[in-house]
Amino acid sequence: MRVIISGGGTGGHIYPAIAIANKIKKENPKASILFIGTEKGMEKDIVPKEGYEIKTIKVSYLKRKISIHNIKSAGMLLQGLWQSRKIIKDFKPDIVIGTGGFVSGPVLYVASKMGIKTIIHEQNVFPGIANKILGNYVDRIAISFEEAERYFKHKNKLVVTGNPIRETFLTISKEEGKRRYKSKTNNPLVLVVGGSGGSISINRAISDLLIKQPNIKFEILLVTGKKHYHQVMETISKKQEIVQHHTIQEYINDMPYALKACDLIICSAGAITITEINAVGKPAILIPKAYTAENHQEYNARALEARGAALVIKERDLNSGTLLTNMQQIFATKEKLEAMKKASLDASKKHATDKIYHQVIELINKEIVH
Ligand SMILES: CC(=O)N[C@H]1[C@@H](OP(=O)(O)OP(=O)(O)OC[C@H]2O[C@@H](n3ccc(=O)[nH]c3=O)[C@H](O)[C@@H]2O)O[C@H](CO)[C@@H](O)[C@@H]1O
Repeated sequence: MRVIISGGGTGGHIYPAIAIANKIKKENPKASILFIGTEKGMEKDIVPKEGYEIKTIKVSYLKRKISIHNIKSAGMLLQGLWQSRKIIKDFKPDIVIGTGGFVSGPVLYVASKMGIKTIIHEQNVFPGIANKILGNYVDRIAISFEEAERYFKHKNKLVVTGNPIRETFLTISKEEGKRRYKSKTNNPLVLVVGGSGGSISINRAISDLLIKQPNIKFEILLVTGKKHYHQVMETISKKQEIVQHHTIQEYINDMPYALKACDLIICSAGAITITEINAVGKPAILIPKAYTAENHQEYNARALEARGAALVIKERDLNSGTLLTNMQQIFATKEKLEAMKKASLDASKKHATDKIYHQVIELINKEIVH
């Protein structure tokens, strides 16, 4: 079985691709899997760390107005189409899978035009631009929410699968998580992370809180995002007590362990992060990124709030005070905490990876090999 997977830019497109690849590899140990991404996307780092080969192509996005940028982008797009064709011709895949992000556009388009089986996966209620266009060409469209159906013209291609996440989230225990993420204190461990790229507003609010109260009754594991790490450390390093009692990292490669180890997560409201939180049944404080397309992160966050699994703070209301009040509210009583954990677990949609895998097998018409 030969498979090309393309998706990238940010973690929200890359980790679902990894989850699908892991499943294919588990069921078909001899499968050959190749990723296609770009030099600039996070996939260039993440994919090899997860044990897969990646080739890169040139891609750029188009702006709405006529501009020099668009002329350059059109040139790059042609190059990207040509590079995709060459990689696909050489690799001879049975199927090409797309998980969104600009890079998946040329790869899936070329594959479909070459008559190769194709499937895309959309993580959000509001589809990204690459998937919206690709929906016209690919054989199958896997969506995570029924509400996404109306954005695709070809209803016969649609299948609702949910969001695939790495299996480790489901297989490791809290103790295993705690062994990797050892506590420095006896306080509840709070993982703070602004999605795969980090969030300036979350970093600012938590740094401010730690500067004001370094001995706060919570232990913070702050993941700043690679771009923002130095800025945060510059602000925080003036207070030694902060690094004694709390941990600050730029990025976490073993998120299943960190998420299992923590007692609460404070994060932005990306679709994959939310799926992971629910899979492990953690309470959350969600801070939707305000500028996302169609405000989809707030939509994600409000759905969990309505189920009692999360509290939501809008970015414009976020500061050290609102953050601390919400944290204290969750830990006010054991009953409250337990109810949130249960609601989070109840919101979990399972078996997405299996469902996508079955679609893949059906498309290439092979027996499932156990
Ligand atoms: C600003 C924006 O438009 N963000 C979108 C992007 O978010 P983003 O790329 O941040 O994606 P998500 O929050 O959904 O997922 C982040 C992924 O990165 C992993 N991770 C994160 C930090 C870290 O240090 N280590 C690590 O492994 C998480 O475990 C998760 O698997 O894609 C999501 C899925 O399409 C969308 O819902 C988000 O709205």
